Amino acid sequence: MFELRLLAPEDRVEVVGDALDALDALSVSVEDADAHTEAEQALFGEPGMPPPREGWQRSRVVALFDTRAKADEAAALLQAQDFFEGCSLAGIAEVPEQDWVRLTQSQFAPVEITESFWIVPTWHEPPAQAVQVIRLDPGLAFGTGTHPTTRMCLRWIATQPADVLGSRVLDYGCGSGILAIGAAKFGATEIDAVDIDEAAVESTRLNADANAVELSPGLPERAQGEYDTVLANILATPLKVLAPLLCAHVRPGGHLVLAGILSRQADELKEAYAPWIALEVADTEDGWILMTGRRAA
Ligand SMILES: C[S@@+](CC[C@H](N)C(=O)[O-])C[C@H]1O[C@@H](n2cnc3c(N)ncnc32)[C@H](O)[C@@H]1O
Repeated sequence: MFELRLLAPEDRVEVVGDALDALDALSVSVEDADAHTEAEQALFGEPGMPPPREGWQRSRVVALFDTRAKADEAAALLQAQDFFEGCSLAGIAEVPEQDWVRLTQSQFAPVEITESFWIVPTWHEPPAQAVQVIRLDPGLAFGTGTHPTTRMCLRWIATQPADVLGSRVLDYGCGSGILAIGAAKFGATEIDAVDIDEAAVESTRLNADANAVELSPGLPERAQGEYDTVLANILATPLKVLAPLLCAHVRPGGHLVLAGILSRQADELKEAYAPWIALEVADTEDGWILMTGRRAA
């Protein structure tokens, strides 16, 4: 394989990408050419908010070709086009052969939640000290245990007395289903796991089967009635909008566990939930916090 590398300003990326597709590139990837420099500009916004810009000011475009001749030809043809003005050729290089499966797998090691509770990909053996294990491979849905927000929720689940987690649990925004599976491993027996993303619902179903636990995955309408514990690892903005709905699902005396919140957002979350549940910061990791609260009995 051969990589053709180009630099393109924001307004040329699309046309250059389309041209590379038309020139038989096997793949085209676009990255921020200023990443990890002073000139880097964040492009993401919270859900429901527009991104600050449509694209990076300078992009690194990398196209993969199966022969050197095709990469050379594509470079020559692109450089002859009017739309290439402002773009530049950064080089053509052979891509060394890699065992991509092994490389990807090597990036996902077992994740420790507590000394005896681990998330373990299927290509690893569980560590000797693991008493409880969730088997989970990276897939289409968020939640492999590598993110601090997921880890804090799981740590909360694993360290509560059984009567706190309870038997009826709702995982709202279930992604891979990892929190729902964790709840099942720690004694919950009636678990609804819901998400707005159909792929997450399917992923939860498959991961529940792989872990031999029973869950009811579905779209948000599946959440019905009151639960002993409601878990929601989303982001601050949707969590604020969802406050009345999530609190209504917590039974009197039950617990609410929220993640996806940055430390500086603690006060806004407390305020949004104050009419129903008094939230406190229960855990913190890498600038993220876990907020929990109990509905009055
Ligand atoms: C950060 S992931 C959390 C996944 C998993 N629960 C975990 O802890 O790792 C957030 C999930 O919430 C879902 N989500 C976002 N907004 C939602 C909403 N309003 N209602 C239900 N699910 C939502 C997303 O599709 C995504 O799968």
